[in-house]
Amino acid sequence: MLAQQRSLCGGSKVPASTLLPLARAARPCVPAMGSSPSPQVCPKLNQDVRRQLLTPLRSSLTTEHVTSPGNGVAQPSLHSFGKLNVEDAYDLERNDWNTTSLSVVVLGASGDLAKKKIFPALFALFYEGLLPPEFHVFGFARSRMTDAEFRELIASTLTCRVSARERCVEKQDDFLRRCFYSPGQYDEAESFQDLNRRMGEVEAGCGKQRSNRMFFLSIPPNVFIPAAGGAADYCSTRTGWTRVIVEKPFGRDSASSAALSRGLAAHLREDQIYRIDHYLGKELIENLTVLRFSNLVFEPLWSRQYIRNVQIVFSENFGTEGRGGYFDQYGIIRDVIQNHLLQILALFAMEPPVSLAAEDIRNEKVKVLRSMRAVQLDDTVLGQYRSRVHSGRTLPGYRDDKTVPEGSLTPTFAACALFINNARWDGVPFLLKAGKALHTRRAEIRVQFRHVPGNLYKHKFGPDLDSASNELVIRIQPKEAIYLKVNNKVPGLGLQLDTTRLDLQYQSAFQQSELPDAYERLLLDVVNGDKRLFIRYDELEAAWDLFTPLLHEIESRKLIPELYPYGSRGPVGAHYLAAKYGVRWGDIANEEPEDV
Ligand SMILES: NC(=O)C1=CN([C@@H]2O[C@H](COP(=O)(O)OP(=O)(O)OC[C@H]3O[C@@H](n4cnc5c(N)ncnc54)[C@H](OP(=O)(O)O)[C@@H]3O)[C@@H](O)[C@H]2O)C=CC1
Ligand SMILES: O=C1O[C@H](COP(=O)(O)O)[C@@H](O)[C@H](O)[C@H]1O
Repeated sequence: MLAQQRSLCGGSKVPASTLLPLARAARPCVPAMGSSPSPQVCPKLNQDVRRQLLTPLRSSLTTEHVTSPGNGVAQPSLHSFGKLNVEDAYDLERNDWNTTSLSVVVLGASGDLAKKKIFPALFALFYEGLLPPEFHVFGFARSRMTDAEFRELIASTLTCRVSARERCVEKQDDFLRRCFYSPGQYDEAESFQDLNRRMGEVEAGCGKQRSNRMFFLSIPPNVFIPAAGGAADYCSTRTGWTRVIVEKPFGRDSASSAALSRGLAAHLREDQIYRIDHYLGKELIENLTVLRFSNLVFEPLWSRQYIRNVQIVFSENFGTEGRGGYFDQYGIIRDVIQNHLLQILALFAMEPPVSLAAEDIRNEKVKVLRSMRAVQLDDTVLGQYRSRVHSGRTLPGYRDDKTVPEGSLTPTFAACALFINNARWDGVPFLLKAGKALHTRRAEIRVQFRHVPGNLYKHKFGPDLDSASNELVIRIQPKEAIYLKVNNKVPGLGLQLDTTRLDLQYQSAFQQSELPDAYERLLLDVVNGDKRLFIRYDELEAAWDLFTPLLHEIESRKLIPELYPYGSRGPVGAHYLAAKYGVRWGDIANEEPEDV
């Protein structure tokens, strides 16, 4: 087996007899798991070991290391190495792929997310040459599978993102050869010891002195903590960094989220935890700060002085099909609004950060969240889709889903108005709306500007000046675009005005038939230790504080959601909510063809 693995790994061969003393020397003092690092008590590594094992290079330190460790967030990852001198710990955090291998472990490897997103994203990164030469994937789940079966499972999920890519099949074969499977229970020490052994064998076969390990918890929330514990306690690398990606849901409310955070903190330090929100990895969201902070025409307008309201809208033209069991325990507020849409809001509304460093950005986002008042029930509309016959086809209602409990009151649609109580946004409604089984699949940010004071052409617009005000639309998906609605003279004699678009359509402007998937960007960020697009524990806490009272009220009062037909635009109540704040939803105009 080892010989076969060696032949898989192209790098230089360092025998295990060389690696063991290095690893031992690199662990001069072993702390209790989860204990905080105290660099002063540890001697620096022996210089010979340093030379062989570590290459000092301060310039590649990630931002988390240069911020003060006093805030409990920005400590270097000493966990897997024991109590090290800070300098040594910094070295171990770097990626030097000449000396280091990378192992990505997918816990829940048999599941939907792994197949749909994680394996294809890893392959895309591998295809583009963005992963190190010594890179391996380990699947872990309860299902029993051989390596060969696991490779078959992965093969069925892989595509070449852009058709007819060069040497795609060859690359797929190369990728599959790097995949290994280790079955086990999420709460069983021996299972993780087996996994660790397997990883050790494969890594040793690569001939690299060090190994970095990245775990993706792609499992249901009831096993998050035991699985994180198993991974951290039994599978942490001793010669590099160990990072753990956690998928939502991060709890159901403030208390359960805090319990989850405590559970994770018992095994991992905050800087090892990457809480993923895949909306932050979408191209247009990544571009949001570029658009605002590097264009003079936008940044000065980004306040209550010029912006009347902001709308963040998510709609899907399909129901919970198959995911009703999960969805019913959470509902649309927890599934989409409290995380994806609120994250977009925070990024949109934050003050300019000191720099683009992760902690600077996250500091500003958390300030926005903490400046908001908790969402009020009066400012919320709930809906649930019902069945509808469309073109002779019966589209099932939410409660027709076999996995949904009978008589469920879980909302599949919600709209709410939020306010940021700071100088920049005082009084500006931020309207968030999300729904399943609506008329279209779309996610966008709409910024409606105030009307022009003393507009010389006022008489051309009729009494509703707001309807002729500028609107900036950032379409996150599909057909990514940024367009600004402006008033313009219709060409010709006479003076007729019309609203038209300054239009940036990504597909035509950038001639890329497909953009990288959010998971590609985010996985690569984890490899690079970049936490800009991941949720910090205090952001999460602030996000739950905003929604927990509302969620408890909805549930304790057993509020009945307004029914809306599958494929419609959602409950009428959403329009009353907007009207309460003098707003009209921007997405009601038929700007794009409907696509039910
Ligand atoms: N699927 C999606 O589109 C999205 C998922 N997520 C989140 O990602 C995580 C994974 O999602 P997804 O892949 O859909 O989940 P799955 O329900 O497909 O579960 C993943 C794997 O976990 C194991 N598993 C399932 N149920 C249990 C259980 N009750 N106890 C122990 N193990 C179980 C199964 O593997 P085995 O039985 O082999 O151990 C399964 O293959 C979840 O936290 C989910 O909320 C987030 C965003 C989108
Ligand atoms: O997190 C989730 O997101 C998906 C929508 O993601 P997208 O990238 O396809 O827009 C949503 O369907 C799911 O309910 C939710 O859990």
